[in-house]
Amino acid sequence: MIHHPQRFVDVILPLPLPGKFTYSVPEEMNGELQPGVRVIVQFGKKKFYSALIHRIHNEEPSGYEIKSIETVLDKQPVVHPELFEFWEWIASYYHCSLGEVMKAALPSGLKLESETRVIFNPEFEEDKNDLSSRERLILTFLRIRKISSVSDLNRADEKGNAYSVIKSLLSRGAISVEESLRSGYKPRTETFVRLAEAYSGESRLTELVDDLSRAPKQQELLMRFLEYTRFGNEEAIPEYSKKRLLEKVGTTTATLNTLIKKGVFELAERRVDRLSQYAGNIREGFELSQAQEQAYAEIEQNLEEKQVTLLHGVTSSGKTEIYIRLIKKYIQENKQVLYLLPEIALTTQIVQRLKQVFGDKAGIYHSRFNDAERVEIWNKVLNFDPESDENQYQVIIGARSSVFLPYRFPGLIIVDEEHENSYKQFDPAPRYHARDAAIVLSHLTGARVLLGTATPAIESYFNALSGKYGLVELSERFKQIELPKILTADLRDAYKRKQMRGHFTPLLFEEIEKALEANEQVILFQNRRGFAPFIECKTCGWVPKCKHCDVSLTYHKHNNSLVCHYCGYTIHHPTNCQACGSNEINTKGFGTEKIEDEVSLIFPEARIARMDLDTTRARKSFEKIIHDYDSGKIDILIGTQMVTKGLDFQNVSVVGILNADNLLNYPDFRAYERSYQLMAQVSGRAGRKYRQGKVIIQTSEPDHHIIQQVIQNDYLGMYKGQLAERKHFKYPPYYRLIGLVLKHRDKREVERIANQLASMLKRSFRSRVLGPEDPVINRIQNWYIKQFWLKIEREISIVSAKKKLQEILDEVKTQPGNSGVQINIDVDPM
Ligand SMILES: Nc1ncnc2c1ncn2[C@@H]1O[C@H](COP(=O)(O)OP(=O)(O)OP(=O)(O)O)[C@@H](O)[C@H]1O
Ligand SMILES: [Zn+2]
Repeated sequence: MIHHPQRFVDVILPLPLPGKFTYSVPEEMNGELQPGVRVIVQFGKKKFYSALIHRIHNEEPSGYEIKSIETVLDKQPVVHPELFEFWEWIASYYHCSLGEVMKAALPSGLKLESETRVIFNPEFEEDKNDLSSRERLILTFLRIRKISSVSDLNRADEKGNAYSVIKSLLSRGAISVEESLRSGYKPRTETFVRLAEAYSGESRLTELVDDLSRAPKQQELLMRFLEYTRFGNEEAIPEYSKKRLLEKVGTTTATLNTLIKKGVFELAERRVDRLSQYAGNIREGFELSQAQEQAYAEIEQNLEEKQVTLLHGVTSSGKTEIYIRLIKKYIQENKQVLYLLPEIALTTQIVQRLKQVFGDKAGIYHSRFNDAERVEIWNKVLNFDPESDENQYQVIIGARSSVFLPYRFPGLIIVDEEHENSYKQFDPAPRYHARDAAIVLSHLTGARVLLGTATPAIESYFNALSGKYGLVELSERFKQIELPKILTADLRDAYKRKQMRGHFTPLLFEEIEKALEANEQVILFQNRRGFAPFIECKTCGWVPKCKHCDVSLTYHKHNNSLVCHYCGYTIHHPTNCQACGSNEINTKGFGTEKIEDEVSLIFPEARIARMDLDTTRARKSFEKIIHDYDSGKIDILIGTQMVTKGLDFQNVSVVGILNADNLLNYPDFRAYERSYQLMAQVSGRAGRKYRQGKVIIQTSEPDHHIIQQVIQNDYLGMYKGQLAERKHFKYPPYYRLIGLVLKHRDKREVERIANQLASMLKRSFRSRVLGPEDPVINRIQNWYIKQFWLKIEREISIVSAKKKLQEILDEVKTQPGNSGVQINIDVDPM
C-alpha cells in the first residue's frame, strides 16, 4: 500500500474566535487543496461552515481529536493566498479575529453558514436532465418551502451535507442566499441550444438535413443554427441562445421542441453576465487646464518617490479629471485601479463620469448591489488577466469594503474625499479605516495611493507636511472661478428682532428668492433628518423617549410618528402628554423634513426635493434625486451631510447652512475639524460652472474662529489651531487612541465592571487611561454603555500595548459574575 503523508489544513472560520483551526485532509482530497480554497468543515456539535484554507502542512496537532474536512467547494482559490498577509494585518492592527476579517471581506454569496438562509428562485427554468438526483431533491424541498436554512437542507440531503449541492444550484441561478432577498435578487440565466452528441458529426447531419426536407420549418431552424454557430468552421461555437435563435429564424418554440424530442437538439441553462453593460458614448478625458497639468505632473513625480501622495485641491478644482488621467496611465500599464468613495450618494455622479471615459472597464462595488452581482465582480477582479484583451474590470469604483477585493495587479488606489469618517467601519469588527487599510495594502502589493480632498484630515495633512506623504496643492478652481462668497447670518439677532420666517433669517430668505428668480438652484443643509429631534409638553416639559435607548424620539411628520434613530423603535405621535394629560405638545429643534415643510410654505412655487436617509432607502433613489436636480427639475435641494460633498452641479448659486451651532457644539475632539470640513465642502457645491456662488451660514456665533476660517478659506489656519489643541490634549496625530466600549444588560453591573476595569487599566497604563465615561447615548437597545479611551504615545509599541490590553480584558471577562459584559476594542476611533 502506498503511504500518503497525512496532511492537515489550517482554516479560517467566519467566527469572532482567535486562532486558526486545524482539520485533517481525507486521502481522496489529497492534491485537490490549495490555500484560498473554500472547504466545508464541522465546528461545534452541529454547525457547518464554509471555511478558507489558510495553510496546508504535515504538523499533527496534539491534545484534541481532529476532525476532517467534509467537502471541498472550489477548484481554484477564491482569495489569493498573498492577500492573507493583508487580512492578518487588519486582524492584528484592529484587534479582531481573522474570521471577522473574512466575514467583512467576502461577499455573502461566498460564505455559506449553517444559519444562512437559502431561497428558491421561482423564475428558474428547470431542466431535469441537467440536475443530479441530490440537486433535484434539494430543489424540490426548497420549492415547497420557498426558504430554508442551510442546516435544514443538510438534514434533507441524503448525505447529510448539502453544501456542494447548494453551491452548484447557486451557480445555476436556481437558488439564492439570504442577502439577495432584500435587494430583490433576480438571477439571470439564459437557455442555450446545442446539438445532441449523436448529431455532432458531419455525415449524420447531412443525412438529417435530407430527412427533414418534408418538415421545412425544422429544416430551416437546423440550417440556420448551423450557420449561426459556424458549424465546421474553426471559430465554431458549440451553442446558441434559444431566445435569439427563435427570434432570428422567426419560428416557434414548438418547432424547436420537436427537434429536441427527435434528439437533435438539447437545451442547457447558462448563467449570463448580470452586470449591466455601458451603452453610452466613450469620450476622451478633458484636456487639463494649466493648473491641472501642473498638479498632474507633480502627482506623477510624487507617486514615483512616495508610497502615498495627498492631493489638496480646493472644491471644484477639477480633481476628478486629474484622477481620470492617472487611471488611464495605469490602465495602459495593465494595472488594476481602485477608486474608493466614502458614500454611495457620491457614486452616481462619479460612476457616470468614469463610465464615460472607461466604459465597461469600470465596475462598481457597493452594498446596494445584490449578492450575485457582488460575487461576479469579485470573480472578475480575481481573474483579471493583464495579458488578455477581453473586456475586464480594470477600474473598480467602490465603497469601503472594496478594499478587500482580490486584486492581483493593483497599480493605484485613489481615496477620494479621504477626510470622510464614513471610511471607518464602526460596527461590527473589523473596525477598520478603509483609507488606512488601502495604504497598508499598497505597501504589501507595491501599488501607490493617492489621497484627494479639498479638506484633508488633520492626520493626513500632518503626514504630508512631515514628508511621510507627498503633497500636491491645487488652489484654483477650474476656469478660475472664484470660491464662493460666504456670509454669516446672525440667528440670535434675527430671533431677537423677530425677523425669522420659520428657520430662515432675512438674509438667507432673500438670497434664495433671488436665486429662484434668476432660475438658479439652491442647496440647503441641515445635519438632522426627521421633522423635529424631539417633542415636549408645553405644560410639564415631558419628552417622549425610546423604550430601549437613552434618547428622545425624533418626530417624523409624514407618518405622524416618533422614531428612535438608534434602534428604529416607533410609536404614534401622542395626542396628550403622558405625564400631565395636557394636549399642548410642541416640537423642538428641526430636521430636514421640517425645512422641507417650511420651504414649501415660504416658496410655494419652488420645486423641492429632500435627500436624507429617509428618502434614499430604495436602490435607485439617489440616482433619481441627483438626476432630477441636475436636469433642472428641482430648484431647492434639502439634505443632510449627503448633499455636502463631491456632488457636481452646474447651476447652484446659493448654499444655505441652516444651523452651524449644532455642528460646532458637538462633544468630540474632532468637532471643529469636522465642522470646518462640512461647511467648506457644502459651500463648495455653489458656483461651480459659471460664476461665483454665495453661501449663507446661519449661526448665533458669527465670530467663531472656525466659521471665520471657513469664510477665508483658511485651511492652514484651522489645521494649525487644531494641531496645537491635539498636542496639548494628547490626541492624534500625536497620540494613538484606542477606544473601549463596555455593554451590559444591567446598568449597575456595567458600572461595577467598568470601575473594576478602570483600576486594572490604570495600574498598567496610568494616566493614559480616560474613563469610564458615559457616551453621548448611554443606553442603546437596552444595552447600558460605558467607554474608555487609551491615549498611547507614538513612541510606544502599539502591539505590546494591545497585548497588555487584551490580557487585562481577558482577566476582567473571566472574573466571577462578569460573563454578561461585552467589550469592544476600537483602534483609531473616529
Ligand atoms: N479640464 C477640464 N475640462 C473641462 N471641464 C473640467 C475640467 N476639469 C474640471 N472640469 C469640470 O469642472 C467641474 C469641477 O471639477 P471636479 O468635479 O473634478 O472638481 P473636484 O476638484 O473633484 O471638486 P470637489 O472636491 O468639490 O468634488 C466638473 O464639472 C468638471 O467636469
Ligand atoms: Zn431606541
